[in-house]
Amino acid sequence: MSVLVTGGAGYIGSHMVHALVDAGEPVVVLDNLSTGFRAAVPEAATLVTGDTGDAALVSRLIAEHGVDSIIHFAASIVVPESVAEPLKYYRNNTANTRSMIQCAVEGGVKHFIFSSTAAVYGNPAQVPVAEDATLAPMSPYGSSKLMSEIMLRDATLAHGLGHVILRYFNVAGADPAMRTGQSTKNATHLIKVAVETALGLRDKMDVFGTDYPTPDGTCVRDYIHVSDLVSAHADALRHLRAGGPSETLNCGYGRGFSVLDVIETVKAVAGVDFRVDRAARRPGDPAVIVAASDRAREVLGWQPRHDDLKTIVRHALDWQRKLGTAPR
Ligand SMILES: NC(=O)c1ccc[n+]([C@@H]2O[C@H](COP(=O)([O-])OP(=O)(O)OC[C@H]3O[C@@H](n4cnc5c(N)ncnc54)[C@H](O)[C@@H]3O)[C@@H](O)[C@H]2O)c1
Ligand SMILES: O=c1ccn([C@@H]2O[C@H](COP(=O)(O)OP(=O)(O)O[C@H]3O[C@H](CO)[C@H](O)[C@H](O)[C@H]3O)[C@@H](O)[C@H]2O)c(=O)[nH]1
Repeated sequence: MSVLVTGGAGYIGSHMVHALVDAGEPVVVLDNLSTGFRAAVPEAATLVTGDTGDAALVSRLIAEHGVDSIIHFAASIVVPESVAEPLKYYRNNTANTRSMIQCAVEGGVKHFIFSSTAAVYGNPAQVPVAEDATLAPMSPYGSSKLMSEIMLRDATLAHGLGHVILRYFNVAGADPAMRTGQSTKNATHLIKVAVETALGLRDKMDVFGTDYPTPDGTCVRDYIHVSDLVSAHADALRHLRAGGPSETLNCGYGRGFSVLDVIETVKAVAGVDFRVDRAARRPGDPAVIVAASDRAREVLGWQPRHDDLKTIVRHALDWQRKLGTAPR
């Protein structure tokens, strides 16, 4: 039996593929390489270049590879782009996930693990935010993921497809063995941007908003190491295979850092100073979002190992150095 990983050539998916290969699992990756990289997929996995919306291809892969589990990462992920081009997000995230779920049901797949996001909560009334908090996404990206969650729950009730929905908080860092990392072009994520600035790939960076109701006026987020996020997926797969019920779980550590905390940490770990400008708020950014993280630990037995901002930043820096840096 194989695991089908969609988006396995991307940032988080490639870490998952390495972990599955390490565990001796046969892996098929489906990726259209729109933002992913062929080289991110280890040779021991089968890479099929194609689209999650291609139902005939997905059904063939499920049958030919005896797929019993799908881990569905493939998506469009840039929040401001989703505001400008919502229909792209409802097609690639919502419609293509609907098609993936249908192929899974028709192909007899037993387990489905879905990449959701803290963006489904919008601006939470209370932090840490628990899984049963009000869901009020503030962008088409968040809505596209919430709609996928709803379809998956309904399909489970009707067709018995076991699922775990993981709501990721802010994912960062890289494989400690430096086999893969975040290679995204024109990245917008804070730690990636700060690391690129520290290494001279950008002249400066902006802090979006310094007047939030937080201790230093900048937004607070729960940054989770990508390897810990991946281990939650491995735990989720084990949970489903052992007959555990379908679940929706946050993936964060339960503590927050401000934008300025992160930038100071990048400067300290890199040992360089760089230019940081104050800028206007970025539309749609919640002030504070931190996970209530106890359920993933209780339900899955998840045990994070890299809950340390300096470690996350060091791994992100090491990966960026490996990718290449500009002369300073
Ligand atoms: N990075 C984060 O902080 C974060 C936070 C919350 C949730 N997520 C979710 O995690 C998942 C992975 O995100 P990532 O950061 O690794 O992004 P990424 O862009 O690096 O990876 C996405 C991968 O999916 C592929 N892809 C996109 N559309 C496809 C399609 N239609 N068919 C086949 N392949 C397709 C891309 O080529 C890429 O390899 C996404 O579902 C995203 O919404 C990410
Ligand atoms: O150059 C930058 C980049 C980011 N930020 C700020 O840093 C914080 C974190 O921003 P990111 O773009 O790194 O992450 P987000 O919190 O906006 O969003 C991320 O986490 C969300 C869940 O919380 C979603 O899953 C989304 O897909 C994912 O990009 C925000 O306050 C943002 O305004 C800056 O100040 N300057």
